[in-house]
Amino acid sequence: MEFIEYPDREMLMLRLASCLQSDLGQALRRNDRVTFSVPGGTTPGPVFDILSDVDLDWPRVDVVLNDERWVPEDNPRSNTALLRARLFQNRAAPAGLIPLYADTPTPEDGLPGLIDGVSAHLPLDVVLLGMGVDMHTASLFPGADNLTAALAKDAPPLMAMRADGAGEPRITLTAPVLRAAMHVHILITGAEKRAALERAATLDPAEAPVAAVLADAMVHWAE
Ligand SMILES: O=C1O[C@H](COP(=O)(O)O)[C@@H](O)[C@H](O)[C@H]1O
Repeated sequence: MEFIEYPDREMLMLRLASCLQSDLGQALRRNDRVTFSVPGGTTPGPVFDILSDVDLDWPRVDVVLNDERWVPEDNPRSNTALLRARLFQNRAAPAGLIPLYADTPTPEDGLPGLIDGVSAHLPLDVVLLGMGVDMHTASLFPGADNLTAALAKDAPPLMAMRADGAGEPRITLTAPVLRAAMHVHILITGAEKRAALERAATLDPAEAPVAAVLADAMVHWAE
């Protein structure tokens, strides 16, 4: 794991966007299309704003969330809605969206179709992850019902997940798919998340799921 500390959040978002642009550009030089996986939640909005205006061949970039809450896009907790509002704008408007939500009552009902969609775009080229103070990343939550299966080497690319503290049911990319990416970045802010990450690095992924993706990750942090 490489840990990069920035003087403030503005610098963090600018430098991270530049790293992602460089990784995506490198992948675009090698492949016809590239797959970029991004987090939802409250932290990544500013880096999406910057990225949406960087010079990249966006029509050749397919974006997939790390995870989605099982809510429709008109729900304020929809990660897909965040993507549409903050990333699929400006120069990035023509990027492709690989959906992680279907209008079905449960994630299990929608899963087969979503797995087909994601599988066609693997391996992921560039992954940006977030992390909660409980050390979850994507929707790999401590104590989640399907956590053991989602951490296994032979996990399917996507799984449904339910956990105390997760709110609604979720769908998530699994640990082997995230780890197989060419570039893995983790974006965290604040002292509490830094302490949680340092603790996670000493724990097993069964207790601290973010530990499953730390080995080759570049962690970007500012207070
Ligand atoms: O629920 C989620 O939480 C994590 C962390 O979110 P944040 O609000 O603390 O930034 C996020 O990475 C994940 O994609 C999201 O679904």
